[in-house]
Amino acid sequence: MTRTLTFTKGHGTENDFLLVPDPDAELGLTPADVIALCDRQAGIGADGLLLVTRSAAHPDAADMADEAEWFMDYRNPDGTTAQMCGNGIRLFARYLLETGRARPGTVPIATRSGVRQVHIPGGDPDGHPTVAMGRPAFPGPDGIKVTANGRTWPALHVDVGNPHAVVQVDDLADPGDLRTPPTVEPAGAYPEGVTVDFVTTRGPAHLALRVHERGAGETRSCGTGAVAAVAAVLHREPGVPTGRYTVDVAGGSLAVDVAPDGDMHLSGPAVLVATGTGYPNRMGRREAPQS
Ligand SMILES: N[C@@H](CCC[C@H](N)C(=O)O)C(=O)O
Repeated sequence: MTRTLTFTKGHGTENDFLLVPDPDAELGLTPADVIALCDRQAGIGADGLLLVTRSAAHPDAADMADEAEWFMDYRNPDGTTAQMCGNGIRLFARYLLETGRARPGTVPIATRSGVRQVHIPGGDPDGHPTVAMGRPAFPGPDGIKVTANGRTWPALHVDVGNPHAVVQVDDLADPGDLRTPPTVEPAGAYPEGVTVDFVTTRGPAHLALRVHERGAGETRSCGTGAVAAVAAVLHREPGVPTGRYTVDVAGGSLAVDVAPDGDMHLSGPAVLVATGTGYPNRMGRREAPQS
């Protein structure tokens, strides 16, 4: 039997996602299905898959159902789950608005790191949604090191709902080809894996970022990475001005607004580009080359 699902494809600064409506949490997508759907050659292709599920219907979100009707059930393209996604949740809000599941204004969305408030402007499909990211945490330990292509840097553990190791580099080319994943030491610092953010300074309140995402590899943008990068600057240089930071990524620019108390908001484009029907059991199959 051919299984089908409806999907919408979209992106935030070219961090691209599949949104799959699953209101009653009954699709039962396996990690293998997610890997196949996100495969760029033998599937549809994406940096992540967002199941659009009613909080009340999902065991990971039922306790948030009173606060947030919808749960972003985030899956990495390697089939694992993640707690949060700064670009994904802004796109998720755009999807809720454009499919009539939410109204313009502030929409609470449940995630595996709690309920996040996303502000989505009405009447402008190009308007930038903004997510309240709260205050980043710095859980340590000290002495984290990241190595990429033979070079090693000190890193800071920043938790923005999901885990990040932030590295300050002189030039974004310094880490080299990130198809070879960076290694992070000590090995026990991130028992569930980590996203590595390579950050350089372009001017006052202006950063640029390359990201090797946990469960995905190098991507063209990462919203939580942008917030973690700004948090690392403020942690390293207490007293630097708060206000708006611009974070350039390969796929565009994100804005991170820092309140005097350290609360952060992330804004940027979130664009829906296509809707279609997928056939998950035909995807991800690779024939051995004929000799
Ligand atoms: N692209 C994201 C982060 C997605 C989750 C990440 N791969 C993880 O495993 O934590 C963003 O925009 O924040």
